[in-house]
Amino acid sequence: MKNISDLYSKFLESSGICTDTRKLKKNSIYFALKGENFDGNEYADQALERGALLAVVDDKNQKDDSKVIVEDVLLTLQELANFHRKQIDIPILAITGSNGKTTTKKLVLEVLSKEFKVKATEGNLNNHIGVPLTLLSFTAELDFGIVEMGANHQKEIESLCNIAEPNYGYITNFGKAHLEGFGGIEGVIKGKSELYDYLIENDGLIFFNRDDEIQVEKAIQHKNYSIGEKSLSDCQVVLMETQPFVTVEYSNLIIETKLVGSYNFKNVSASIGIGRYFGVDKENIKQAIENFVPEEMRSQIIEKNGKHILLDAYNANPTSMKAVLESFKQMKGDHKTVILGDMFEIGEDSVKEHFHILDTCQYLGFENILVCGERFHKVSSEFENVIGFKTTSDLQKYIEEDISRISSPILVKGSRGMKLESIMDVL
Ligand SMILES: CC(=O)N[C@H]1[C@@H](OP(=O)(O)OP(=O)(O)OC[C@H]2O[C@@H](n3ccc(=O)[nH]c3=O)[C@H](O)[C@@H]2O)O[C@H](CO)[C@@H](O)[C@@H]1O[C@H](C)C(=O)N[C@@H](C)C(=O)N[C@H](CCC(=O)N[C@@H](CCC[C@@H](N)C(=O)O)C(=O)O)C(=O)O
Ligand SMILES: Nc1ncnc2c1ncn2[C@@H]1O[C@H](COP(=O)(O)OP(=O)(O)OP(=O)(O)O)[C@@H](O)[C@H]1O
Ligand SMILES: C[C@@H](N)C(=O)N[C@H](C)C(=O)O
Repeated sequence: MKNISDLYSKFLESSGICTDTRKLKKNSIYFALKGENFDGNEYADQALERGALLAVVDDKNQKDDSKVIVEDVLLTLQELANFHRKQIDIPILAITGSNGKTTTKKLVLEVLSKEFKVKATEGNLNNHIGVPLTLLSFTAELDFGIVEMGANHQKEIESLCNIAEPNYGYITNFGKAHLEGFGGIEGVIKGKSELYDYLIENDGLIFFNRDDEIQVEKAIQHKNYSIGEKSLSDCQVVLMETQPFVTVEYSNLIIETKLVGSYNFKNVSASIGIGRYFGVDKENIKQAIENFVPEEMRSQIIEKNGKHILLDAYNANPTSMKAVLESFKQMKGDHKTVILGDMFEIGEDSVKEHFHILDTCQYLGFENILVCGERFHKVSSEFENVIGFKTTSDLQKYIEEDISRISSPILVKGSRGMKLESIMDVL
């Protein structure tokens, strides 16, 4: 096979892409990626035995008619994805930002799907491997493709844009997430704005939040469509209520969501604005948003043993922690319990940021605060009403000993690595 177009011909004959022999679909093309534990090259034979059409490897010693030897398997996957993107030539909307990418993507998908054929990134497949896989799952029959883009360092969004070549883009926010790799909040703004840079250079359209001054400054001079509470916005959406769920008003239409937290207002507004820009009927937008229920530990409301739990344990960083604490404060209930786990990838300000979160808990007047993880544990002793544990399982044991220590409603939030959802077993 000489070049990417030859490989592409094979892709068109195949049943899709596979990167894991344990989940191999017959007639797919196996890409032998390298991971932390294994070298995918070692599974190429197994892939072919199990019915793969072809294996793409970068181990030069593997000579076989059913194998394509390339310089770098990952790079080839990305090149194939970009080649495919060019062939299908559908409008692509990219969504990035520090918080709310997945929620916004899902809302936009629901809204656009009311009137168009749309596909979006599945789950959280948003990185240098996930974005190519997402693109390769799109077809020319689609009216739109939605690509979520995640990053934890500079130039990553630029690289994902070069692969996906989006025509439209939306940045949810610039927040204090992945500070370690981005080099502080200025680094986050620069890194996420690589999406704007791409759109500006390629005559794309920027959807932006009219209430965010940084976004206004960066987008206003370019091809754009603005969304926000301000009357100047191309699409004006007003926050009416946050209790128990976010309710908004758009063009005399009241939309009652099943989402908690005022932070979700922005995510909902974006889906309304993007829907309206593409001409989706207002009633259809309302229906799509009102039917959307959050899942996978992203601000889920769960009732268990008579307790009301706000399970927000999918991830955490200073911006989303603060936003959720403020929303939890607004929730009904006199004896709330706050259960927090460490925030990862914060970098040099980690101690300060963990301290600041506990300080915010004091300021908001929470009395029953339990925290776990090395970082929170270190600063917990400086606060009278905070009990700190080194690990999630230590905290779990403490709760198990006497469940009456936990009054409802309960907030549970921490970084993915803390696996705070396991606390649910003892609540
Ligand atoms: C390469 C790969 O697919 N890795 C996945 C694998 O991880 P691991 O390192 O353990 O790989 P292995 O060493 O086990 O195996 C190597 C390859 O061999 C295959 N293989 C192995 C055994 C076998 O019997 N047969 C085989 O074929 C194997 O399938 C490998 O291909 O397994 C992990 C657990 O399931 C996966 O987590 C891992 O996936 C990696 C991390 C990945 O990047 N997956 C993408 C598809 C993806 O999009 N994943 C997202 C995570 C996105 C994310 O975190 N985004 C961040 C921002 C992005 C930061 C970016 N710089 C980054 O670092 O990613 C965000 O904040 O949103 C997801 O899964 O949710
Ligand atoms: N607009 C927002 N502003 C601040 N925090 C938010 C916002 N939207 C969601 N969050 C918080 O972020 C959590 C994760 O939401 P979501 O998965 O949509 O974000 P994400 O950016 O896709 O994260 P990841 O990249 O890790 O998948 C939510 O449970 C909530 O706590
Ligand atoms: C889950 C992953 N995409 C992420 O957001 N990680 C941060 C550091 C977290 O787990 O909170």
